[in-house]
Amino acid sequence: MAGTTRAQNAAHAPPSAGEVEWHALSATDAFARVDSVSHGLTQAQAAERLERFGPNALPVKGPPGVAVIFLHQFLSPLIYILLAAGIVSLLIGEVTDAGFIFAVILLNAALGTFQEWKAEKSAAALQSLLKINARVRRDGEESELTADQLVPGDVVLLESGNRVPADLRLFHGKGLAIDESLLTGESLAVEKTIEPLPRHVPLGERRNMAFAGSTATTGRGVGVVVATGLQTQVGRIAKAVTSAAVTKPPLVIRMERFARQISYLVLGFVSLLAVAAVAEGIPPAEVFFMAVALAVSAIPEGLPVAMTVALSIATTRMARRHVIVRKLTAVEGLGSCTCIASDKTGTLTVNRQTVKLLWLPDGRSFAVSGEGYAGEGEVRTVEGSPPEPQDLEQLLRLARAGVLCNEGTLVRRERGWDHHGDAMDVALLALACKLGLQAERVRGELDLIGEIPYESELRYAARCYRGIEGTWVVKGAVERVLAFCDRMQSAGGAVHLDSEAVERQAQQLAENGYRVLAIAEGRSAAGELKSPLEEKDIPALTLLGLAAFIDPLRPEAPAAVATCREAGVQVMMITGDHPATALAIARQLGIAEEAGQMVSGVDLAAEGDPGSADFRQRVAASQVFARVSPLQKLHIVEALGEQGHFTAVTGDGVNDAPALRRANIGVAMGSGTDVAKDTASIIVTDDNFASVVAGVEEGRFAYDNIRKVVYLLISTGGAEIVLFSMALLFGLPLPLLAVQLLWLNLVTNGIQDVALAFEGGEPGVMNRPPRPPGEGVFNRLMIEQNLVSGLTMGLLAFAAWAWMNDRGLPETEARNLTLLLMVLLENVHVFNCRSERSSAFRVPLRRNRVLIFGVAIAQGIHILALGTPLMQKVLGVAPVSLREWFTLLALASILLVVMEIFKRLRFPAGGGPATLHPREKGLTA
Ligand SMILES: Nc1ncnc2c1ncn2[C@@H]1O[C@H](COP(=O)(O)OP(=O)(O)OP(=O)(O)O)[C@@H](O)[C@H]1O
Ligand SMILES: [Cu+]
Repeated sequence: MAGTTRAQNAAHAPPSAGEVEWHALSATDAFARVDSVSHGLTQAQAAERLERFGPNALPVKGPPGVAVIFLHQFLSPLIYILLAAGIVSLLIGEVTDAGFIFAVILLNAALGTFQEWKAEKSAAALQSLLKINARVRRDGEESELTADQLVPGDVVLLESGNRVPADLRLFHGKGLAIDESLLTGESLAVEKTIEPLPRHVPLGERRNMAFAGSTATTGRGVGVVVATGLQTQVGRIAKAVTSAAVTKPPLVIRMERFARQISYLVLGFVSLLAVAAVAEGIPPAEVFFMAVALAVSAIPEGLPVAMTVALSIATTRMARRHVIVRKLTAVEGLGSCTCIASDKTGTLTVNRQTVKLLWLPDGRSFAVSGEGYAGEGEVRTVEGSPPEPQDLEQLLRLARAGVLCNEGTLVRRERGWDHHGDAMDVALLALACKLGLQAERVRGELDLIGEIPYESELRYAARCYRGIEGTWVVKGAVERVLAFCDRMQSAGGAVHLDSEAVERQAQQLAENGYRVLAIAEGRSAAGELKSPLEEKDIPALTLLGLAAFIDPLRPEAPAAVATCREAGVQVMMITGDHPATALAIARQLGIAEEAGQMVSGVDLAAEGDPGSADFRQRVAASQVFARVSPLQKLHIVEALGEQGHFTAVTGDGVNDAPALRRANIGVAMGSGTDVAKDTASIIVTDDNFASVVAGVEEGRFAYDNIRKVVYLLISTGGAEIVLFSMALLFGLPLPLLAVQLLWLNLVTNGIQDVALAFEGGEPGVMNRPPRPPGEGVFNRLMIEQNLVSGLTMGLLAFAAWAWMNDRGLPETEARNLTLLLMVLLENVHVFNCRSERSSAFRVPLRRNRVLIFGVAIAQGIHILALGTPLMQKVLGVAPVSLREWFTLLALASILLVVMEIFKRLRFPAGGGPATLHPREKGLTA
């Protein structure tokens, strides 16, 4: 809020003296002031200015420093308990105990700090992958730069969906409108002009300026950079912009709450035990320390750190698979999503359009050879002969219109073809090249007066050139273009339009999976035109023909769709394309089979109100949504949510933002607009549907790992409670000293629980349905496995304790052995926890090398302690014989057997294939 008010104040404050009022200058004067020209700076100038003005970036508040993270470790009730215990020990003169407690606190804090600091660092590294790009003109050539490279004087090109990278004085614009809400609080996009304005207009009305941080919502524009970095308007308001607010993901919050609840429960229970112990005549001081230690044992204090580690590992793994996580929530979210609503073009297909067929209105079709964005290939009749001269003339006219109504570029370089712009546009340029037309020559002959640039909700683009009369060229979706036409071109000249024949042809092409564009031209007297063109300025047009494009499927897409099906994740396609094209592609992908699973935007609108039952039913019954508007996309996503779906929705356009925001997980495409990326919680850098599915898999891995850590911590804590309760119940002495319990929990388990978070993914996660969206970590399986393993561990340790007492072993010796048994039990139990379903023997050791290392260290440190005089004194331990060690290990292995039996009974079919995950195969190589 504070930001907004300050922004508004700034908007109304008069410009301070001495500041250049860029909006009041003419474009020419503005260029003079920044010493630049409309075809841009030279590279040398830019380099020199970058040196002088510094990078175009605002200072970002970095991740918290190590000291802050370290201090944070002490803000937990657990630490308070321990500190209290340490202080009490000091007061009653137990200096060694106190020293030990403080050492453990420090060690624990150091471990936690290290893990959290590492997680912060990798998160910061990921954020830096999300830099925004800007299109600039330098040395007269257009190229893409990261926004921080911009300097005053650079010429920047804007199009709908771009974030404005610096403050610009606009000098060229076509229907450009900019959302400046970030700066002015005004949510309506501002239409931009290029004329100079009076000096005293407020910021929000400087309509010939584009300010850094705002976003272009429609149109195109070109401007010259007048301020960068801290000199920009946003830079002056906010001296330090925090990077994407780091809020804790809900899972972490839930876990913290869960840990707190368990803590209270444990405290209550431990108090009861303490009362019982005192009643049995154990000295109160001893009982106090035992109670503290027991509380520490049973509270899953390692959980938050282990979770942070698990989530951070997941984001790193996802990044390797082209999924960049912007909001940590998305990690668990992706794993639990029950449906993915995907775009078609570019996500399921490669968006490498190629014109394959041309159709002329007098009924003839021509095949175009050659693949991809290269002007190499030929146009022939479908029978394979070269076109007749009169056909060729018509084809050339069609191709020429495709070149004129075009924003792309395609140039031959020494090494291959360079292209830029919309895929459809580039494909039309390639087509022209195949027919021997030179795009630059064609464009150079005529003078562009104005255009209606392509926006996906318009579904067409129009341009008007100055010729003898106004020459219009229009291309777009067949139904849109036909609405402007009254005639069609044939060999003998223009004839009356037979729109039925054209539509029939278009439908047939679409059913074969082609994307179809209609191309038309027309004339209007040039004098009447004002610069910003509108739809009503378009005169009656003559249809020149149809172009049919093929956009190959992504080779990985069908398999990814099949994976989703196995994983119980529904896949839906939401596209602006023609229904027949959409259905044909959906069939090839295995998303839908029959026409009944497809619904068009028009049909959907006929179902009535988006909140109505009819509408929702129709959405539920459909897999493919074609020719839908961005608003309908939002309504579809809402309907899915209301049906209890947990949806991941992909998008790339300016207008996808509301749907992405409404989705449980908004997925933006790496090549998408800045607007989409800003609202999404995940960005898929390679635009690939298969990567979204990979993200789902990684999300499930992460969630599984968190469950495993919970399992380990709760069951071992539970075991200690069982051991102590049994001892008290049978009137035996306390089985472990307070310091021993602390050692067990903060050293043995403290090392192991974090190591468990490194567990690699288990194959088979994509063979089971997603967990129900409402289900917490503590489902039935979790409760059962904790009960069984906690009881087994506790009873084994108690049996040993009771037997040793019975045999009259000295208490210290018996404690020493019981402690070692507990350490061994925990070592063994980690292997049980590595998989909730499949046998511990089926989980390859190399899937988690950190864990093997962790277990070895935990056991090694203990052995070391047994032999060190200082630790012997503090912990009350002594070395054991090899025979004793092996006997205890054998005893501990019973736990392994019990849990193997439990898993076998619980999952008779086994926990999935014993085969390695594809990535693990690579690990051995
Ligand atoms: N560059 C263009 N010029 C004119 N018309 C176009 C252009 N690109 C696409 N169209 C028309 O607009 C329709 C919608 O295309 P658009 O690219 O918006 O689909 P989309 O919704 O982005 O696709 P998807 O959702 O599958 O990614 C197309 O079917 C086509 O008829
Ligand atoms: Cu769905």
